[in-house]
Amino acid sequence: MGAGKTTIGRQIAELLRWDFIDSDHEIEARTGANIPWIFDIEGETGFRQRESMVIEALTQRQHIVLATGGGAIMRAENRAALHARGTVIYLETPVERQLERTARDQNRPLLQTPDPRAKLTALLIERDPLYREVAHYIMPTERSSARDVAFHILQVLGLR
Ligand SMILES: Nc1ncnc2c1ncn2[C@@H]1O[C@H](COP(=O)(O)OP(=O)(O)OP(=O)(O)O)[C@@H](O)[C@H]1O
Ligand SMILES: O=C(O)C1=C[C@@H](O)[C@@H](O)[C@H](O)C1
Ligand SMILES: [Mg+2]
Repeated sequence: MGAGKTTIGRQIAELLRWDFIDSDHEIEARTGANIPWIFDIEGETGFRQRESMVIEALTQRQHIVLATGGGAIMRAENRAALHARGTVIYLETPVERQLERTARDQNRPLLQTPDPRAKLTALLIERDPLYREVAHYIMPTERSSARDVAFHILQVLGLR
């Protein structure tokens, strides 16, 4: 959360003139409800089921940039679909930056806790090995603007 998947993904898609799709937005559009509402009514398990269905469908498409939700990595079926069908980039971001970038936003149910720092730290410990396992490239986002990270990714992929 707050790594820049949505921001950087959209910029890469614009530069390539590919479609940009954010799996969180796609889930909201298909469900007709926002993410906090889905978490409230169906719990995280219900949200994860919707997320897997959307990732299964979107990873069949070509020439798109797909930004996933930060927790998509938790399911083996998502990891397999993303790695086999796409080029996966892990936007590596320290918790301090995540806290700054998510501070003003109420739309992330997992961060609606008295101690978001502890939550983000626990999630990073759990997820970082999985991000590394699935990623084809690892890109630090701490010291560069979203725009510069987008350009750097295109260079690394040989697309610019
Ligand atoms: N490299 C960067 N430097 C500074 N700010 C950034 C950078 N990348 C993203 N941001 C800012 O951080 C905020 C969160 O970014 P964004 O919503 O793209 O993250 P995300 O990875 O999609 O998060 P989530 O998993 O919650 O969907 C945005 O306001 C964005 O402009
Ligand atoms: O890190 C997570 O588990 C999440 C990140 C968001 O993108 C959303 O997918 C949702 O809020 C869960
Ligand atoms: Mg996002």
